Amino acid sequence: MIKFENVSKSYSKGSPAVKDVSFEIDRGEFVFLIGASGSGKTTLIRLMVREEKPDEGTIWVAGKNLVTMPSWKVPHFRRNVGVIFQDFRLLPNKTVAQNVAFALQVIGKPNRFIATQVPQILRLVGLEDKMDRFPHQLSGGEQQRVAIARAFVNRPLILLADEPTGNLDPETSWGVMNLLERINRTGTAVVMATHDVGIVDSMRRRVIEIDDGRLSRDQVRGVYGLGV
Ligand SMILES: Nc1ncnc2c1ncn2[C@@H]1O[C@H](COP(=O)(O)OP(=O)(O)OP(=O)(O)O)[C@@H](O)[C@H]1O
Repeated sequence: MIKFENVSKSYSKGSPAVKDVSFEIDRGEFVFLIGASGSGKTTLIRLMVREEKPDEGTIWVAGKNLVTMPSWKVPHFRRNVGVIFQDFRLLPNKTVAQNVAFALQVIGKPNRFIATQVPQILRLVGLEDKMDRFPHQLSGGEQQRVAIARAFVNRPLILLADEPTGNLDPETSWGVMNLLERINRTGTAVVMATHDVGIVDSMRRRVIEIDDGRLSRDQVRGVYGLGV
């Protein structure tokens, strides 16, 4: 589903952000991406959606070689991949329902389909009674659940989450994690960059650790620290 082969990436200034990284993530896996601030987690996620191209190596995502993919094919490829961020990134002037509907409108889905899918996905994330609110009328946890609904409404093969609980308190974070787990159980691979020790240690999923751009650990049912 996702395959990195000897991938390196430098930004214009500074030392490489990602150095000779190789790993493979299968369909339906749940993977935590951990590492110190600045270790390269966000860069890996950006490489997975062709927001960046590597300087060296090969990247395969959903059966496509992202290195050789022409730019005009990138939007269509991205339909396979939902992305959520620490800061939610909802459209402030659209309601909850409109934010989710927009994700389907831009890929040309018919209105009839949108009208059935949006309430269904908002029920899944527990926000069916708040579909007419605007983002500023929601708590942080609710905003993140809208962002998840928007990322998942198209049923992507892969969901990438860059510190999705970074702005949330522990209890709200667990609500978001339960949702990501449920989405994962539908067969969608979830890759989540996080600094949250408690979440990683209690969920015991695969852990890929990045240390100064290099893959330093790839552990099945891993924990945050190595103290076991
Ligand atoms: N657009 C950019 N231009 C130049 N350097 C960048 C850019 N984005 C990231 N970097 C550098 O690349 C390295 C990796 O950054 P990245 O954001 O991938 O780390 P991270 O592990 O996601 O960090 P954090 O946990 O703080 O979000 C850092 O040294 C960072 O300064």
